[in-house]
Amino acid sequence: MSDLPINPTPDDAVRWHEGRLYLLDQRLLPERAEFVGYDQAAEVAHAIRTMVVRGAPAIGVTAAYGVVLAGHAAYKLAGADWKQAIGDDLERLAAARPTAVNLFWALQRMRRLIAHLEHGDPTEALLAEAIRIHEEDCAASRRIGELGAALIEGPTEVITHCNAGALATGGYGTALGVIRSAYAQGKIIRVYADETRPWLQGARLTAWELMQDGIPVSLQADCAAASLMATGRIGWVIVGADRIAANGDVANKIGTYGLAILARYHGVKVMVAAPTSTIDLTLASGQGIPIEEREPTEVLNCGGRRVAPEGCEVRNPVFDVTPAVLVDAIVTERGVIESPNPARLRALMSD
Ligand SMILES: CSC[C@@H](O)[C@@H](O)C(=O)COP(=O)(O)O
Repeated sequence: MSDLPINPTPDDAVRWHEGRLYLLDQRLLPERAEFVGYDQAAEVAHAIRTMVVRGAPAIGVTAAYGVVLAGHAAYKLAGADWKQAIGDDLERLAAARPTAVNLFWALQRMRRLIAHLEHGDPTEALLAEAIRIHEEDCAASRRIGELGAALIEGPTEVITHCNAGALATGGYGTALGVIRSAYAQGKIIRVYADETRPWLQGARLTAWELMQDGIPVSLQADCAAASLMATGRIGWVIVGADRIAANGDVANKIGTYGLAILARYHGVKVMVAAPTSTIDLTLASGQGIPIEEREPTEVLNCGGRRVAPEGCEVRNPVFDVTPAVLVDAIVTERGVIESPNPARLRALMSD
C-alpha cells in the first residue's frame, strides 16, 4: 500500500504527488490496484524493467519523472555540478527496456532541457517538462481516439492485442482510446481482447480496463483470432505500437504480426494507434528495431505454475515487427496515414 490519497483507476497509472512518483503496480492487476511510491531514478528504472509500469508511452512519461528524481538527487549531492552527477541515472533509465522508442524520446527531451539549464536546483524546471510530456501524451491519446473512431464505419466488432489503454499511456489510451471513442459513438459493439501470452497483458489489463468502462469485452486465447475473423464479424484489428520505423513497419507486442497476416487473409483492416513519439525516423525499416527478449520463466510458467518440462529451452521475444504493407492505417495525434510509406511518414512528421 502507498500513501497516495486517491483510488487507483486506469487513468492514474502514473502519478506525481508531493515530490514522489507513484506507479500503479500493473503486476498486481486485476487482483489488487495498488500504488508504489518512488524517490530514486534507479528504482524507477527497475520498475520499468520489471513491468510495474509498461506500455510505450507510459514508459516514456515514467522515465521523464525519473529524470526529475535524478536531477533532485544530483543537485543534493553535487550542487552546481549536478549535470555531471546526473549522468549515471540517465543511463540507467535508458537501459531499462530497449524496444519502446518513447523511452528514448522522453529522455532526449529531458536532456535537451538539461543542456539549457543553469547550475542552480533543476528540480522545478525538470518537473514542469515531465508534466508537459505527461499532459501532451494524454491529449495525444484523446485526439488519436477521435481520429481513429472516424475511420470506423460500424457497428462492428474488433480485436485488440496486448494492452494499449490508459494503463499503457499518460491516460485514455491509444488503441483503447480509439475503442473508447468509437464505442461512445455506437460504432463498436464488442471487443475481443487477445489474452497475449506470455505476460497476459490482455487478460490482466485490457479486460480489466474495458470492464471498468462498461465496454463489452470477450477475452480469447491468442490462437482463437483466426476462427473469429472467419465468421465475418470483425471489422478491425486495433493495436498500439512500441516503435514505428520510417517506412511504416510497426514493432508491437509479440503476436501482432501474426494477427495482421490473419487480418489481411480475412479482409479485416488493421489500425495502429500511436502518438508521434513512437515514430523513429532514424530507422529506415523495422529490421533495425531492437527486439527485447525476456526471461524464459515467462514462457515456462503460466499463472505462477511451471507448465513445461525441466530443462526445456525457450525463445521469448516479446515484440515482433509487422511490415507496413499489412497496416491499413497509422493513427497519430497529428493525423492519419493510410497505407503507410516513407513519404507519408516524413510528411506527417515535418508538418
Ligand atoms: C499504448 S501501448 C503500445 C504498446 O506499448 C503495447 O501494445 C505493447 O506492446 C506493450 O508491451 P509491454 O511489454 O507490455 O510494455
